[in-house]
Amino acid sequence: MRAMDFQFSDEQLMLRQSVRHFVDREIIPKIAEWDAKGGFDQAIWKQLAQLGLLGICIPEKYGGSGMDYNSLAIACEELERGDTAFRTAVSVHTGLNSMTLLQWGNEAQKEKYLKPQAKGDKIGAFGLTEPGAGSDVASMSSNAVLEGDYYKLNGQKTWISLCDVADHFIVFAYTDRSKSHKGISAFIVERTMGGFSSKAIKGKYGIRSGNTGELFFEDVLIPKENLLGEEGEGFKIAMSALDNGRFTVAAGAVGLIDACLEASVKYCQQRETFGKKIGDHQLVKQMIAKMEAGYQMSRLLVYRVGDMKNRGERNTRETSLAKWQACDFANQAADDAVQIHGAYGYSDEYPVARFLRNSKAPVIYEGTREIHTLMQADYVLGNRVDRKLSHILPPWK
Ligand SMILES: CCCCCCCC(=O)SCCNC(=O)CCNC(=O)[C@H](O)C(C)(C)COP(=O)(O)OP(=O)(O)OC[C@H]1O[C@@H](n2cnc3c(N)ncnc32)[C@H](O)[C@@H]1OP(=O)(O)O
Repeated sequence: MRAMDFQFSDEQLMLRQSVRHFVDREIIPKIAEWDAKGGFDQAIWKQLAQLGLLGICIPEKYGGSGMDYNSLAIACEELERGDTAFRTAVSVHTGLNSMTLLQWGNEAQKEKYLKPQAKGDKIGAFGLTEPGAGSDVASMSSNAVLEGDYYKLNGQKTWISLCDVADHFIVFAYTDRSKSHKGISAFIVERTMGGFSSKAIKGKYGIRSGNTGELFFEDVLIPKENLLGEEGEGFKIAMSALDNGRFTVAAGAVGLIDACLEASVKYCQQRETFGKKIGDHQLVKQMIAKMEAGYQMSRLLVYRVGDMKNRGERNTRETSLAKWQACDFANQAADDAVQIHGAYGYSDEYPVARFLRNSKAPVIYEGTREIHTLMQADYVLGNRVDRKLSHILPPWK
């Protein structure tokens, strides 16, 4: 077995430093206000673009910064240290949309959609989940019928990040229901196409500064050239997109654990009970130690997946494990961070209540904890085997 290299390059160290600096300066001071009002300042997109974060794993010839998968993980870690909503936005724009266009789009689609969004001039998103089809992707109701040079799309999507912000969406719909999951196709749908509308969901438990909501398609006419891949390849396209999306979610969870540790250590050093700093109490130490263990283990899982991706290896199994474990560790770390802060942790005075609310979404989205548990059991039991899929994993440069 080839030894794994856990050294970050100088370029990656600089990336981490610049994203961390950006988060400390531009996100952390404003996040409580954005979280309370339910939206962040859209000018932040320009800043993310200037940092190269909107095209991080996209080759330079398509307007991206041509960095590798572990650089994407570094960016996601650092963004989620600020707030889960920012990492979610980058995950969707980059992991679910841009990288899917890179892997499955033809040259004309890359030129028209990938290039401007890698530069940050346009925003891309992803429409898979429906009111009646979450984990069970193949039970979706959306339908697209070819009529001349256009597909006529009807249906509804829900829990779509960037629903009111994105310029275009990769949307999945049946083109042939008789073929089960092999009858699903993927389309690039522009916001400006007639019959398209979106509506944000109000009253979310967490990631409140992010824009999440519903998409509606009423006889939307999609030009034939906006079919992504071939007819019937939609399910595979969605699953391969999720391999990238879940990787960014796992990396973000590492950043959330880091934020929980940072806040908890600070509080342990200032708060005293029973005549000593709370960090000197054994049960508090236990929570800190668990957070550290979760942080280190999740990081190893994430960077191992990044390494596999960089080498073009199929990584569905390892990505699912990293996503499942890192998100569970982050959820537990956030719960413990609130516990360490006691009653103060239950208010907005400290960031940990927001961390706890935010930590729940990644345990649900991009494959619930239960879906990943079942996938892992099935891999071990031999019920699920990943075939080599070389055509969908091109090098990033
Ligand atoms: C605030 C809160 C916001 C909430 C946001 C919510 C929005 C989202 O989370 S978006 C995404 C959420 N959805 C998911 O994650 C979906 C979860 N479900 C799944 O992952 C799958 O449906 C799962 C695993 C349960 C079932 O898969 P299963 O039916 O076993 O399919 P499986 O047999 O593995 O694959 C079917 C085909 O796809 C192919 N395929 C599977 N995985 C991949 C992959 N990673 N890459 C390429 N092809 C793949 C297989 O090779 C197979 O091909 P063929 O039919 O030719 O043999």
